[in-house]
Amino acid sequence: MAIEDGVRAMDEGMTTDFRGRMDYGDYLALDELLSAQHPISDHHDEPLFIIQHQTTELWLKLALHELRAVRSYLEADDVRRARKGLARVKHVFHTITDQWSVLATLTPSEYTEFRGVLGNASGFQSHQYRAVEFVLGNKDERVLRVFEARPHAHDLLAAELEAPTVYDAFLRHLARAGHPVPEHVLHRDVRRAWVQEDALVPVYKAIYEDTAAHWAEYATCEDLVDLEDAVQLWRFRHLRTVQRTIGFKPGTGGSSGVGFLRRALDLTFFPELYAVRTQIGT
Ligand code: HEM
Ligand SMILES: N[C@@H](CC(=O)c1ccccc1NC=O)C(=O)O
Repeated sequence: MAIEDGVRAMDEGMTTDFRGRMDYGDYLALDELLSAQHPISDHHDEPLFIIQHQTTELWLKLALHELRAVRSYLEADDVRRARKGLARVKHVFHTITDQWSVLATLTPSEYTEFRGVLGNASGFQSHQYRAVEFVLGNKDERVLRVFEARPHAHDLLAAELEAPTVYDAFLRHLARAGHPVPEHVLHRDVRRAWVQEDALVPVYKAIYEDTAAHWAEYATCEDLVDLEDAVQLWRFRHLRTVQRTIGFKPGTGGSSGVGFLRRALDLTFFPELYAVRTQIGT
């Protein structure tokens, strides 16, 4: 009988003696992880606020790890592994986007009861979020100032500022595969934010108009669009959650709040991959 007195039977071989043996908690450093929540107020909802941020930061850590791998795979012309990584990061973003619904249960009245303890802390100071933006092409040297008091975060971002983006790596891969990517694009200053290169639109048009001949490139382009879409959806849910929680108050980080976040929705990582859509079939 599988259930006896309402209790599931244990299987004979199950390990129960963990003296001198690694268990679940050891492997996952659970003592550390679960003792890293330090509410400052005694408000019931502060643990929600902390855990929502910490879980997002964990997923961002994975996203960054995977995006760096995607860049290396593209540098090695290993498109299959690059595509797998892009898909994984897309799903990470879908997960952290869905997760906004948990924080959306925090009402404005509840949040104002402990917002004061946050001081000037703000998600704007998330170095992992900024690193993800950098690796996708939204570079901005000025934001490094925010991290001067945090050498580790500062160094990580400074290194990412100097590195080619995933898009740079993709374009170099396209050039090696024989696509006519202009030289100046391949040798651009990678420290700068990406700005639309109209000369790339015909390169993509050729790929999109003969998908059979360029299937791997075509599918990778679509993976990039999927990823941009997923990041935009995260930004949008953040904006909507902020709006329903603090309305149009300025942010703790000193910005105008919703207005500042709305400007992020106009940022695009891969503008030519959208521009080409207007040209297809014309
Ligand atoms: C009620 C919850 C939240 C509110 C009211 C809020 C509010 C804001 C505001 C107003 C800003 C603009 C900067 C500032 O002046 O502070 C901002 C930026 C930011 N927040 Fe939040 N936020 C919330 C939750 C979160 C969560 C859960 C995360 C996840 C890590 C997050 C990540 C970020 C990031 C990465 C930025 C920088 C965005 C950019 O540079 O475009 N926020 N937030
Ligand atoms: N910027 C938020 C505060 C906030 O959300 C926050 C504060 C401390 C640590 C992370 C935060 N999350 C995102 O901005 C606000 O203005 O209420």
